[in-house]
Amino acid sequence: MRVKICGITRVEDGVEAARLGVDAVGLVFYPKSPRNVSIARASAIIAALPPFVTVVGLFVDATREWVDTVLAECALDMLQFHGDETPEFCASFHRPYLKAVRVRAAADLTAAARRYAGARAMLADAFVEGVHGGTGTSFDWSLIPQDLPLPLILSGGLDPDNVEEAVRAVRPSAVDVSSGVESAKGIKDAARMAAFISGARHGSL
Ligand SMILES: O=C(O)c1ccccc1N[C@@H]1O[C@H](COP(=O)(O)O)[C@@H](O)[C@H]1O
Repeated sequence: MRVKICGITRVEDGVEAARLGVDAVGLVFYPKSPRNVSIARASAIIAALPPFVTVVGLFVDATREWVDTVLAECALDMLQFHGDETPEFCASFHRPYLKAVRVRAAADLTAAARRYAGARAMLADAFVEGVHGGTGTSFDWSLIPQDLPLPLILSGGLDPDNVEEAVRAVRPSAVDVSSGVESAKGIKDAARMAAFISGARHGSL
């Protein structure tokens, strides 16, 4: 079971997540998010990470120029798109990408997996009106189809208390969490990160 911790805003949180064995960290380049990081902050976090931790850059309806600028300055391994980006836009940076879908019905993921066939995985998140993600809200996991043509990353309101059950129920390729391992917006809690990673791995046994 792969685990991504998203919305890292402090060097020490990135280092701790890596020490705890996380597979990927997410950096939010979306000014409306409380977890938004500057290029300078992102570069400092990336520089402090050990090898083999995947760095994912998260964008919401960003301009091409902004994504290109971040890519030129920050060593991102993967992109994560949370807005209304087209498949062509997502693919045009020639990096592996994840496409987030805010799930309201089973058909949402099926349709998105067909539309974004070039994505590395679909990321299933909760639908909250007017907010693109990072809400700490979960959704009905039974809406996730069993036969998706792309790997599934489960997110949305996961936390140390529900991740083991979520992994057992959904059997995703990976889980992604932001709010559920925080002590305050953008501030990760080491004990919660450890419990989350442990729960995710137990659930997959
Ligand atoms: O983390 C954010 O602030 C954020 C902002 C805009 C879009 C997505 C965002 N985060 C992603 O949202 C999901 C769910 O987060 P949570 O665990 O429910 O807080 C997750 O994939 C984050 O990467």
